Order: sequence, then C-alpha cells, then structure tokens
Amino acid sequence: MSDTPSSSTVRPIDVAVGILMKTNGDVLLGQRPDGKPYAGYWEFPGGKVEKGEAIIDALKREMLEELGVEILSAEPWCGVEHVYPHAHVRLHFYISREWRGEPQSLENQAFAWQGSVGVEPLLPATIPLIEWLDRLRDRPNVD
Ligand SMILES: Nc1nc2c([nH]c(=O)n2[C@@H]2O[C@H](COP(=O)(O)OP(=O)(O)OP(=O)(O)O)[C@@H](O)[C@H]2O)c(=O)[nH]1
Repeated sequence: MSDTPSSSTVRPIDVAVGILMKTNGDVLLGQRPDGKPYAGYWEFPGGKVEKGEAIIDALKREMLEELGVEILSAEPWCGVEHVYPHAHVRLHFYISREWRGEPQSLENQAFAWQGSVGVEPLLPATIPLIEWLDRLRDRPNVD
C-alpha cells in the first residue's frame, strides 16, 4: 500500500471563482489554457486562494491578473467541492455585477459572454452551476 495520501483524503484546495454577470444576465466564461489540467475546458475565471489570503481578496486578485478587471462588489453565491484526479478542490463561487474595466485576455485564454451557456466542455464541477444560474435568471429578485 502506498503512503501517499490520495487527492480525496488531503485537505481541499480553496479556489475563488467569479461569475461576472451583465444586466441582461450574460456571464463570462474562459477556456483553460494549454499546460493546465483540463486544458480546453470552459470555466468561470478564478484561481487558487493563497496561504493567509481571504477568499474575496483572492477573487479580486485573480480577476485583475486574468482579466484586468477591478471587482467593485461581489456576493458569495455557493460552494462546491469536487475531487479530480489532480486535486481535491473547494470552489467558492461569487457573483459580481459591478466591476471596472473591459475583460481582456491577459493569460491568453479565449473568453465568451454567454446567456444560456452553450460552450463545451465545461469543467465537471462547474456543470451544475449552469442550471442554477438559469434558475437565478428566471427569478432575478430572489437570491
Ligand atoms: N477558475 C475555475 N476553476 C475551477 C472551476 N471549476 C473547477 O472545477 N475548477 C478547478 O479549480 C482549480 C483552479 O485551479 P487553477 O489551476 O485554475 O488555479 P490557478 O490559476 O491559481 O493555478 P496555478 O497558479 O496553479 O496555475 C482547478 O483544479 C480547476 O479544475 C471554475 O469554474 N473556475
């Protein structure tokens, strides 16, 4: 038997994820670049929380690094845990409707604004979010 803990037994890695939502309900997705696990899969922008960093600060940092966008406000929306072969992640999804700047591809990813999400494949842990977002759009005044 191996002494190496499997990715399901080690402490999950916290990831801050941002859903930029326009007033018409469109959300921004990005495509994972070559060289990362699941390259070519679509995801919401974000990344790993650094040691000692607050999740909201990680969100703001990642959005600035990846998109050149300054988050002015963001609400925590939901959390999802997922065990991949490469990592056990705990995803903290935020919805932001207020940001400054036009998203740019600073890390050479493709981006797409989507109403009803049509890009694929999506990262497995992100798939359920699409249905939850549709429900949120149908009931815009209910959190
Ligand atoms: N940004 C983002 N990550 C997601 C989503 N769904 C999902 O499972 N993840 C997972 O969360 C983790 C995020 O890690 P990452 O590699 O993108 O983070 P990072 O940019 O800080 O990476 P690096 O600095 O190690 O290159 C990956 O394991 C990825 O598979 C999502 O919708 N958005």
